[in-house]
Order: sequence, then C-alpha cells, then structure tokens
Amino acid sequence: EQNSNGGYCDAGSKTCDNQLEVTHDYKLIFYDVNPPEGFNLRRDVYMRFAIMLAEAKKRGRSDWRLVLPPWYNLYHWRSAHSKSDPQPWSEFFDVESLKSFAQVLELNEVIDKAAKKPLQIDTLYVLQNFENPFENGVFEEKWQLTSECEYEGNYWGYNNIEAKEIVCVRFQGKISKLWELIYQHPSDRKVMFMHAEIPLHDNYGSKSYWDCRKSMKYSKPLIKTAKKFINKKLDCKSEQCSTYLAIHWRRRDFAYSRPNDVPSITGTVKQIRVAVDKNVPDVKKIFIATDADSSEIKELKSKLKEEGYNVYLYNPSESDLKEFKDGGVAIIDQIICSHAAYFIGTHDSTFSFRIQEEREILGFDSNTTFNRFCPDSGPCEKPSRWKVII
Ligand SMILES: C[C@@H]1O[C@H](OP(=O)(O)OP(=O)(O)OC[C@H]2O[C@@H](n3cnc4c(=O)[nH]c(N)nc43)[C@H](O)[C@@H]2O)[C@@H](O)[C@H](O)[C@@H]1O
Repeated sequence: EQNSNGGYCDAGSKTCDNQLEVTHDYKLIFYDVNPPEGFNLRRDVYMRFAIMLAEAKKRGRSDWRLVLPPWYNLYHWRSAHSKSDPQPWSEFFDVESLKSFAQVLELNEVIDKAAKKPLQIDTLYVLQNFENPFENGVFEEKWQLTSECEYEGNYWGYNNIEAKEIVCVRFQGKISKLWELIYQHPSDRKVMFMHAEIPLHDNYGSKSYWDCRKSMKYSKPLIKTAKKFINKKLDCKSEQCSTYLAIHWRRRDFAYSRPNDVPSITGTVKQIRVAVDKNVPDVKKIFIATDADSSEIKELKSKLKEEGYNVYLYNPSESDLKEFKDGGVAIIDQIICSHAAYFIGTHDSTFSFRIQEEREILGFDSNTTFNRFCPDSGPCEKPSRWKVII
C-alpha cells in the first residue's frame, strides 16, 4: 500500500514498521566508499553515481533511485561532535537541489535507524581492483567474479541492514559498466556496491559532470555562516571578492607522505608574497583554510604577519562546531576560499579541487583559480584546468 511519502514510510512511522514500502515502483542502489577516504573524494564518487542514474533516465530507465550514504565516522573528522550518529546529506547540501539533478533519497527516507524489521539488500557487490590493471600492456574495461573479497561493511552503524547475497567482483572501467552487473540479477530491487570509489567517471568534466556539480549546492546555514565571515572579516559583500587571497594549505598526511608536492612554511610564505605581488597587489588580507596542527598554523600566521599581511582563519565557536561539526566547518572554509580574489590550492587534494570547481561556477577568471603550492625545490606540475561547461 502506497503512503503519502511517495511510497516511502516516514522515519518513525508505525504503520510501515519504519521500512520502505515493498509495493512501490522504485529499485534502490546503495553504495559505500573505502573507509579512509575523505569527504571530498566521496563527493566525487556521489557524482559518478548520480550521473550514471541521470544518464540512464535520459535513456528511459527511470526505475532506480540512489540512496545517499550517510556521513559516518570519517577518518579526518577529529572533533568529538563528529563521532556521533550518521549525518544525513542535508546537513551539508541542499538535498532538494541534488534531487533536481538525479533521483536520490537519504537513507533515513528509506529506513529508520531504530526500525526493527531489517532492510534486505538483494545483492551486495564488493568491488576490488584487478591485481594488474594493465594486463598485456593495456587498460581494458572489464569485470570478473571472484571467490574472495574483504568485506568490512558496517552499514553506517545501522544494525538493521543486511545483505541476502554477497558477490565479490574485480572491476575496472567506467561506472556505467555497473549496469552489466546489476542486470546479472534482473529481479533485484535493492543492490549495493562496496568500494564504490573503484568505478571511474564516464566523462569527467563533461556537461553532465558540471550540471551535477552545480546541483551540489551547500546547505543554507553553511552558506549563511561563510557569507557572514566574508562580509564582516574580509570586507566583501559581492560574489567575486577583491579584498583577499585564500589558500588551501593541506598538511598532515600530505606534509609527511608527499614532501615533493608541498612546501615548507617559509616556502609557503614566499609563494604567497609572489602571488600577491604579481596578481593582486592591493590585497592585504590572507585567508587560510587548513588541516594543519596549531603549532604550524601559529608559525605560518606569524611569518605572514611579518610580511605585513592580515591573516584570517575561520575558527568556529563551540556552538558552531556543535552545529556544523567537522564536515560543515570544512565546507565553510571551502566557501570562503571560493569567493577570494585569488586562490592557491594544494597539489592533488580533492578538497582544493572542489574549491576550484566552485570558483568556475562563480565565474572567476581561471587564472585566479588553478594555482597550487609548489615544493621548495624540484618540479612543479601546473594544475589541470577543468573549465566549467555551461
Ligand atoms: C591522501 C588522500 O587525501 C585525501 O584528502 P584530500 O583529497 O585533500 O581531501 P578530502 O578527501 O576531503 O580529505 C581531507 C579531509 O581533511 C580535512 N581538511 C583538509 N583540509 C582542510 C581545511 O582546509 N579545512 C578544514 N576545516 N578541514 C580540512 C577535511 O575533513 C577533509 O575532508 C583523502 O581523501 C584520502 O583519505 C587520503 O588521505
């Protein structure tokens, strides 16, 4: 029987035992990502699935919905506030806007965490890489069933989700190739992919890519808080600010595992000085987004101040941190970087990539966007320019 919620039971509803209706027309795709991966890589994985569904819909296959995997215990989230319950996408994104691009549902629209009746996934595909992706010297798109795989799924802390069948698959290639797997079991109505980071974009940087990316608007409270900071501290009321330069200074694992990609603190200051003098000579304000520890931040700040700059970081109040948690604070940092007159990011960081995309959407000159910190010495490859397609 259909309920008023488009076929789904409201969380907490008794009549449906807090479980989705079985009589509805939709089939569901769930997915999850390798646990150590961070927020911004996960955003990219979402886009691959959302585009896969949107493209299928264009070809008349509109019976599938994508279930958004909640944000749960991310490795980079260190504050106590982020160690709690799985967080829905609505805490970070405007989910109505996501829905305008692809047919997506939050997990809590599908099942309540406290529901007694379990939700059964028909087939759980545990993806893994081929041992040698370039067998015979070529990267061929392919998949192969295997008898073994490591399966570490915890379903985001939901004890009431289970899989009827687990299938281990070696996979390489574009995400649309997953349909081949899905249609191996034509009667399945709920499928799930673990290690969903393995399938690649069909067309990275295409028009669909950008349409999807544009639909990933941030949630209103995050935008409001970032805008307030930009307005009050950085003296800017417009979308494209001229008053500050922003950096994304990725440290921690990047600083120790990629010494050939990131500069020293002194090198960072020198590069900021050169960038300001050459591109935005009137700018006196520097905004820093970083995951660095407090001693590194202190040193960078004091060196920049010696150079005559005013330095700003978004340091959330205890109540902001409680409300936005680590994920929201990071997005506020990203929004602030997105509006800066000039941006310098960290090589190969997906956190920086998402800022660059946002700046493309906002219409900045690409020269102000695709800039990176270089190591103190040695080669420094220029960032790829992924320009927005309207
Ligand atoms: C080497 C790889 O790098 C990948 O990181 P990378 O692409 O930078 O970017 P992310 O995948 O987002 O992971 C980095 C995480 O660190 C925090 N973080 C990094 N920079 C900032 C910042 O400027 N401000 C704030 N507030 N938080 C920051 C934030 O939680 C972010 O999601 C990871 O996904 C992989 O797990 C792996 O570590």
